[in-house]
Amino acid sequence: MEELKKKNSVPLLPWMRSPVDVSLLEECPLSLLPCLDPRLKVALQNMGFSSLFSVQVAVWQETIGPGSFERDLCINSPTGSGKTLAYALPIVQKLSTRAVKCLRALVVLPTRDLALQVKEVFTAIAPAVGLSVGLAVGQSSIADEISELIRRPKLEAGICYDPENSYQELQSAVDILVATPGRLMDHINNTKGFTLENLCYLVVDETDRMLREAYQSWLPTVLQLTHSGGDGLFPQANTFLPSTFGSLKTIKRCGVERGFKGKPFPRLVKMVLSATLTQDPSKLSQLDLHHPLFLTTGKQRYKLPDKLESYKVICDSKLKPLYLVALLQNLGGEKCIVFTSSVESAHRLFTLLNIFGDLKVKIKEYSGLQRQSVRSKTLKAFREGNVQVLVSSDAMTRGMDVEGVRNVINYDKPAYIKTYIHRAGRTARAGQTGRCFTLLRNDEVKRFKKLLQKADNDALPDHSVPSSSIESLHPVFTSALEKLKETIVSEASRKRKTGFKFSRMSKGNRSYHSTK
Ligand SMILES: Nc1ncnc2c1ncn2[C@@H]1O[C@H](COP(=O)(O)OP(=O)(O)OP(=O)(O)O)[C@@H](O)[C@H]1O
Repeated sequence: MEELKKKNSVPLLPWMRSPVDVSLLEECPLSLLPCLDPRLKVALQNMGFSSLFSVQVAVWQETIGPGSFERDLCINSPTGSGKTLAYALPIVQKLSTRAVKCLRALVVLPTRDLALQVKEVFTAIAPAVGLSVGLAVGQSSIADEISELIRRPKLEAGICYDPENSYQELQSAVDILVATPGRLMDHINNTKGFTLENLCYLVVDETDRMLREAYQSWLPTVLQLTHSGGDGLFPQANTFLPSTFGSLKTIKRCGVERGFKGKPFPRLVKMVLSATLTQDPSKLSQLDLHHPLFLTTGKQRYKLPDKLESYKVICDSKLKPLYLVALLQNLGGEKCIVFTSSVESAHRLFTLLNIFGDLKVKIKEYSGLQRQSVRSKTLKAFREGNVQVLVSSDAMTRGMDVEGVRNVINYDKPAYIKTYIHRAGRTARAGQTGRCFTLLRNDEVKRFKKLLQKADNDALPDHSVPSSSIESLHPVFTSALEKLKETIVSEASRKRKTGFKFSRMSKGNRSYHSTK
C-alpha cells in the first residue's frame, strides 16, 4: 500500500494502511461458499448468479466467515463490481434466523432511483428467508409509505384502546429499510411507531457523496439514535435529545429492557461503500466507525473496470453536436448514455438531437430538473430497450445499473476523476466490456490525460469520426440550431406563464453547444 500513501497529501488513517486487497481473491461458486443458507443459494440462482464476485467473497469472509461482523467495513471497489449484493447477502443471511419482526437493517442512498434499485436486490433474496424489505424515498405518498412500513395492531372487539398509547402497539412491518436521507428524517421525526432502536446494520452506500451533503443532519441523528455507548452504558429512555431528533420514542432502550441483561449490547455494525471512497480522516470520522477494516481493490486509489476502454474524440467546440450525431450513428443503436455538465445543457442537447431527427434511435432526457415520475418512466423505457440513448446530467452518474449499456459518451468532459469513474462506470459492469468516449478539443487532451492517470489509465486512443460524415451533417445542423433557438424561447415563455422560473434553466452556460 506504499503507493496509496505516496499519492495522498493528507496522511492515511492507520487502519487504511493495511487493507484487504480484494483483487487477490477469486470468484467463488455458490456451491463452495461456506455457510450459505440453501434458500439464499436458490434465490441467487434464480437471479442468474452462479458464483460470488471477489468483493462479495471478501465481505462474506469478514461477516459470515471468520470476521463475523466484528469490525465495521469500509469498501472501496470499482463500479459494477457487485457492491450491492456484497452487503445485502450477509445482512439477509444474518437476519434469516430472527424471531421477531422489527427494523434491523437500514441502507441509506443519495437518490430515489438508486434506493429503488437496491431495494430490488434485497427483494430478490430476502423473502426466501421470510424477511420483508421497505422503501422510504421522497416524492412518493408518505401515507402509503407509512402503511407499508408500520403494522397497526389488530383491534379486538369489546376492548377499549387508549389512543394516546396506541403507538406503543405499532410494529415495524419490515426487517430491512432502504431509504434516502430526507424521507428517513421525516419518518424519524413524525411517523408513529417508526423506531431505530433495534437496528443492527447500517449501510451507507455511495459514502463519499453521502458525507458531502448534510441532509438535515441525518447521519448524526441516526448515530445518536442507535448509539449504545462503547462502555456498555446505554442511554436511558428519558435521555434528553435536542429537538432535531424529533420524538423521543426512537431512542435506543437500555440493554436490560431489551433482554440483553448480562450480555454485551449488540453493536450497530456499519458498512460504508463507494467506487471512490474518501480517505479524508475528518470525513470518515463522521461515521464513528468501530475498529474499521478497509477493503480495496489493487494498489491504486481509483480503479476503472478491467474491461472498460477509454477513447477521445477530438473536435472543435462549435462542432460538438455534429461529432456526437456522427458517433451515435456509428454506434448503431447500442444502448448509450451521453453526459453533459449541467441539467441545462442536457435539456438543450436533447432538444437539438430531436430536431436533428434521422438518428434511427429513440433518445430521452434524464435530469434532476424533471419530475420523478418522468425520470422513472424514462429509466424503465431505457431498461426495457425502448429508448437507446439517454442524454443525462450527472443525475445518472452514480450507481445506476442498466443492463446492456455498452457506451458512455462524455459530451462535456468531467472536471474530476471521480466524475469520470462514476460516469464511465455505467458501462463495463459485472465483467462485461464497455467503451467511454470523451469529446475534447486538441488543447484539452494533455490535462485530461493527467486526470485519467489518477486512475492508472493514460492510454486514451483516438476514436476518429470521418470528416465526410461531419460535412454531410452541416446543412441540417445550421437549420437545427435555428429551430433550437425558437424552441428554447417558446419553452421559456410557456414556463413563465405556468409560473416556472426559467431563470433556473438558463443559469450558467447559455450557448447552444455547451463547451463546459
Ligand atoms: N455474483 C454475481 N454474479 C453475476 N452478476 C452479478 C453478481 N453480483 C452482482 N451482479 C451484477 O453486477 C451488476 C453490478 O452490480 P452493482 O450495481 O451492485 O455494482 P456496484 O459495485 O454497486 O456498482 P456502482 O459502484 O456503479 O454502484 C448488477 O447488474 C448485478 O446484477
